Formats: sequence, C-alpha cells, structure tokens
Amino acid sequence: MDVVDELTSGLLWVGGAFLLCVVGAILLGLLLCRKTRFGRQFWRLAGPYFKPRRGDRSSWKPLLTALLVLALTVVGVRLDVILSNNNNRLFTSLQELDQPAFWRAIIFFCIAAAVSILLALGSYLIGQLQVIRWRQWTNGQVLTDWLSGTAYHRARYITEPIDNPEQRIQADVDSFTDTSQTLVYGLISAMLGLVSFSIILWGLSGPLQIGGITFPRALIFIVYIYVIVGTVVVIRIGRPLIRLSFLAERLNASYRYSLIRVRDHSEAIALYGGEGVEERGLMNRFSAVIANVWAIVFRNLKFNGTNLVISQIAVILPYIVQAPRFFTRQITLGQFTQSADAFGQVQASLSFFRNAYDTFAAYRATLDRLTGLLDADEEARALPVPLRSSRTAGLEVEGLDVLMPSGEPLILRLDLAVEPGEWLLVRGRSGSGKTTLLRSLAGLWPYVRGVVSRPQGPVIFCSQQPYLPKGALRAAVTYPAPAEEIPDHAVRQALVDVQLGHLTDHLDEIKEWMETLSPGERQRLSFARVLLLQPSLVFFDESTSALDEGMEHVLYSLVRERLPRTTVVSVGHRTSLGALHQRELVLLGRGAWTTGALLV
Ligand SMILES: Nc1ncnc2c1ncn2[C@@H]1O[C@H](COP(=O)(O)OP(=O)(O)OP(=O)(O)O)[C@@H](O)[C@H]1O
Repeated sequence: MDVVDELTSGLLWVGGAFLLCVVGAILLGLLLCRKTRFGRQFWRLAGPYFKPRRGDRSSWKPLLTALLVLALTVVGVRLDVILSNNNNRLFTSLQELDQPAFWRAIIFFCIAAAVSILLALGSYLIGQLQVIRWRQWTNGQVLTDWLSGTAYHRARYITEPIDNPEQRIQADVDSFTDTSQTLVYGLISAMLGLVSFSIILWGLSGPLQIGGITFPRALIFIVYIYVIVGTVVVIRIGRPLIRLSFLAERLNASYRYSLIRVRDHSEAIALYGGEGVEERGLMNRFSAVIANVWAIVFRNLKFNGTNLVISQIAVILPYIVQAPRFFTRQITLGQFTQSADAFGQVQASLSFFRNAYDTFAAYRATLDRLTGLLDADEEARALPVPLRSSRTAGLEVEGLDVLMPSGEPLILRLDLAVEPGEWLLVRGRSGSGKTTLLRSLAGLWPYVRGVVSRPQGPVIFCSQQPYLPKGALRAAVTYPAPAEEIPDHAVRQALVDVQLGHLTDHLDEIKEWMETLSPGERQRLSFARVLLLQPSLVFFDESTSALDEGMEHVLYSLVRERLPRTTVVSVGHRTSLGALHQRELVLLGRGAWTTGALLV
C-alpha cells in the first residue's frame, strides 16, 4: 500500500514539479537576462544554441536534451524524498519491533536504491552528452568568430587589447559549458529539495520552549534562520575570491605564454646567452602567480573554515531540537531520524548558494573573458581597412593615407596603378613604411584611409620569414591551399624548380619544418608556393633577403617566365632587384613618395 501510494503521488509530484520548474526557469531566466550583466552574457553565449530555429528540426535537440536532463533532476529529488520516507518507516518498525514492516522497508529500499543508481548513471550520461555537444558548438562559434575578418591578428590594434585569446578559447569554453550545467541543474535541484524537505520538516517540527517562550514549528524556523545568516556571513567572506580567481587565470596564462615564447625563440636566446634575463623575467611572473595563490589560500582558510563550522553544527542541531519531543514520545524514532535527514537536506539545498559561491565567482570571470573575446573580435573587425573593390586585373590605389598609430604620416595620398603582369619595386630607407604599405594593401593595418582595388583571383604575400604550418612538408609547400588539392607531381616539380629537390623524399614527413629548414630554404619554399598557386597578384616583402643574388635572380626569373600575367609588388633594399622590375615606388618619409620607370 505504502509503495503504491508513494509511486502514484510520486508520479503526480514529478509531473507538477517539472512544469513548475520549466515556468520558473523561463521567468527567472528572463529576469536575470534583463536585470543582470552575467545573465545577458550567458544568453549572448548560450541563447543561439538553445533557441530552436523555424524549419530546422535538429535545432530542437539542445532544448529537448535540456528538458530531459531537467526531468531526470526532478525524478532524482523525488527519489530522495521517497528514500527518506522509507527510512522513517524502517526506524519506526525497529522501535515498534514490527518485523514484517521492517522487511517491507528493506525490500522497498532495495528497489528505490536500484532505481536511484540507474537514474544517477543515466543523468550523468545525458548530462555529459549535453555538455559535450554544447562545448563543441560554442568552441566552433568562438573559434570562427576569432578567425573571421582577421580579428585574431587585428585585435592587437584595438584600444585595449585582450590577453591570452588561446586560453579563452581552449579553457574558458570548457569551463563555461560545464559550470553552466552544474549551476543551473544544481540550482533547480536545490530549489526542489528545499520545497520537498521543508514540507516534511514542517510536518515533523513542533513547538520549542526557550525561557518560558514557545516557538511553534521551531525546527523549520531554526534551519532557515541558521542557513540564511550563515550564507550572508560566508558570502561576505568569500567576495574577494571573484577577483582572485580572475587574476589567477590571467597570471597563469601569462606565465605559460612566457614559457612558450622561450621555447619558440630558443635558438636566438641560446645564441645571445639570454637565459639569465629570461629566467629573471619568468621567475617574476611566477612570483606573481604564487603571491596570488597565497592570497587565495588565506581567503579560503576563512571561507572554508566558516563553511565547515556551519556544516558541522548543522549535523547536531536537529537532534538537539527534536530530542525533547522524542523522549516525551511525541515523535517516533523514524520521525526523529527523518528530522535530521530532512534538516540536512534543507540545509544542503539552502547551502547551494553558499557552496556554489566560489564556483559562481570563477564562472563570472569566465563569462567576462569569453564575452571580452567576442567584443575584442568585433572591435578588431570594425577597425578601418582601405575600401576594397575588385574591379581591376592589376592593382590600383587611390588617395591612400598610411599612418603610424600616433597619427604621424608614413605615406600620404598615394595614387598608383599597376597593370596586370607589371612588376613594381617599393624602396625606401629602413622604417619608411614599406612593410606597413603591404600590410595596408592586405587589409591588416588599421591606420589607413583610401581605396585599394585588387584582382579577384588569389593574392599571395611572401614575407621575409615565411610561415610553415605544423604537419607534413607537403602541406607547408601548398599552404594555404589544402595539400590534397594539388597533384603530387606538381608539388615535386615546384620544389625541384626552386632548387629544393632534396626535400621531395620528405614530402609526407611530419616535423616542425619551421625550425628544421634554414631561412634561405624557407624563402625558396615560399617561391615554390607562388609557382604552385599561380596568384593574380603577389607581394614579396624582402623575400630573398637570406639568398645570394644569383639565387634571387633565378627565383624571380622563374616567376616571370611561368606566371607572365601575375602582377608583382616587391619590397627590398638590394640594387640587384631594380633590374628585375619595371617600375619603382620610393617612400621618402613623412608621407612623401615618388614613382618612376626602371630599365629592365
Ligand atoms: N605595430 C606597430 N605599432 C607601432 N608602430 C609600428 C608598428 N609596426 C610598425 N611600426 C612602425 O612603423 C614604421 C614603419 O615600419 P615598417 O616595418 O613598415 O618599415 P620598413 O620600411 O618596412 O622598414 P625595414 O626596411 O627596416 O623593414 C616604423 O617606424 C615602425 O617602428
């Protein structure tokens, strides 16, 4: 009878509580999104994932999974109540020496416990499924946003550049989805537990006499007053943890990045013998990490100490309050033990806010860092670029101003038309703005005004230190085109053409090629790319600086012979380059420039 009652009332309860939770979550969500900064930040990051789109059935999946996890959470709370009631029956049967009732309670416990185990495992699995999918989606969004419009590069020019975008993408996305899940379902479970066990506690609590005054339903009031006062105290003590955890992330990331820099520039540092300076710099950064760790330790001593005292008092408090009622036979042993159990559950539910405080502190820092990254991306994309049109087959520049970040002019009102197949050499003293002009033509330099027209086809920039991606050599040769798109014989031929034939046997070798190849070999490899990808326009920025004049001549002649329609703009100091180009642009400094013909 007990079992049937428990199951029927349980099912009704679960249905009602589920609906209530959905309505409550919507209302609370709306309120938080309107009234709080973290609510708006959360919705900005999570809203597009959970909002179903019209006509897209798969877009309902995230919301439906979230509702399923919610349903399992509700069932979990009800099972706790069912187990608590059963314990009451168990202890009462012991007190009354009622054997059949005792065994019924034991069998019921076994069934309920088995269901509870299955439910816990199922909830974990579905919860993880939700978190993993959500993380995959968020990672995709944040990564695409960072890479689009060259925000990953141009963010260095915004008013307040942000630190460690890589950490924000790798670690903060993970922590955002995981902690959101923990906090949201933890909150719902806490609220439901609070209501259900408060009702039980209400039924079990009786009046308490202190100094001639009678307090009705003493236990329930004691637990609420106790936990609310405890929560206020602990939150005040824990407040500085928000700032400290934010700082910890930043300091650790900055230390890690400094170590990566040493690894990346190890050769230069070793040749200078700069270990001492590097070590001092690294130790300084590490000292800042440790100072912050100590600040967190001392703050946690106070925070955890208060938490522990509050939790331990809560263990004994319900027994003390209920003992007089038990000894005067107003309540049974089952009710006595259930009082402690229900007190513990109410206390745990109310303590959710207190215990989740430091998690929430770190969570807000995570939200700040992720939305900070999206803001920085947006700001970077909004930085000025020269207006671009693709109506020309060569290169046209109209009224281009290139400035320094301070506003000082490097180039003023540059007008230039380079015909298809024409070769232009940009010259000028060091620091006159040659590389910055190329950056402006590529749309990277934000301190510009004017119009740049480029051809529609591919454009390649070859810098002095060509970039080689991680992985197989083949991918480095064809970069940025995918290796599988270029036939093997073409890749081999291009390497032979630029006199890197000895590398054809290593095309599929995976290595750190950036560190393996010499600067001259890397420069030759970038010419192989040009031959393979056949761009309409190519910029060479001191691309032969590590090669002798003979090799320079061979490489440029190859480009002229194989790509007669390609427009070339080169930057270089060598006089030998003059003989390879038809025209020159000379940057004279302070904005001045001049153009003229070169004899080929
Ligand atoms: N990110 C930056 N922030 C501030 N100033 C910069 C930045 N990049 C370049 N500059 C400055 O702009 C000026 C032009 O630099 P740029 O690299 O274009 O010169 P360059 O003519 O290519 O020099 P070189 O022949 O030595 O390579 C220099 O004074 C340089 O210090």
